[in-house]
Amino acid sequence: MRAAVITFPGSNCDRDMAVAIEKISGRAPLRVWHGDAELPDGLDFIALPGGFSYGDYLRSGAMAAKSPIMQGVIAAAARGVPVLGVCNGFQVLTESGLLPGALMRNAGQTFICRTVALKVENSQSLFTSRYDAGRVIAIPVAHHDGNYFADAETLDRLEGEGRVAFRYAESVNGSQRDIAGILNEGGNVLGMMPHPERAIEADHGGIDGRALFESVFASLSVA
Ligand SMILES: NC(=O)CC[C@H](N)C(=O)O
Repeated sequence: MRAAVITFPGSNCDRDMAVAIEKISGRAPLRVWHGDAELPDGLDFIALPGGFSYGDYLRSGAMAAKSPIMQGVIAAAARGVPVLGVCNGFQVLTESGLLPGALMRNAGQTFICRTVALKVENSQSLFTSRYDAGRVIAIPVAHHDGNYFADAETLDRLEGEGRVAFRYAESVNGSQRDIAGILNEGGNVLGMMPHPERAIEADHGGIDGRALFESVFASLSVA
C-alpha cells in the first residue's frame, strides 16, 4: 500500500497520523509537503491531518485548501482514491469543496479537548466496514471550529444517502444534527472532527480508532 500524509504549515497531527498508518498497515506513508506541485504517483490512500494550518487565519482550512498540492488531492479523490481528513483535515475538505457544508466556531465559543462518544451511523462505508452498525465508540476531539453547518436540504441529502458516517452521541460543539463525520457522494472521501489516530493503542486510553484504518486498508486490493 502506498499512502501519503500531507503536511501544511501549522499541521500538528501529521506525525501521529503517519504513525497510525504505519502501525496498522505495516508500511510507513510518504510525507508530502503542501507546497509540492504534484502528488506522488500511484497513491492508494491520502490523509489530511489535524492542526492549525496557516494559524487558522481567515477560516480554519481556508488557506490550506488553496495550497498547490490540493489540486492533486482533488484529482485523486475524483479518481476514487480514499481521502481521510481529520479535524483540520476535515476543514480543508469542506473549504476545498470536496465535502459540503462548513465547520464553524464551537457553539460554546471554547476549545474542546476531550474524549467523546460517537455513534457509527454508517457501518458499510469504505472507512467504517469494520465497525458494528450503531456502535458507540470513544474518540478524542480537540478543536475550536467543529460546529458542522449545512443547509437543511444538504443535511437531508447527507442523511438520506447514508453519508453521515459518525454522529456525536452526546452534546459537543453545536453541530447540526450532531454530525461528526461525513462522506462524499462517491464514499471515498471522509471528513471527521474526532481524531481516530489518537485512539489506536491501549496507551492512548482506547483503541476505537483502529477499525477505521483497518476498514480502509482492508478495502485496498494492494498489500
Ligand atoms: N486538532 C485540530 O486539527 C484543530 C483543528 C482546528 N484548527 C480547530 O481548532 O478547529
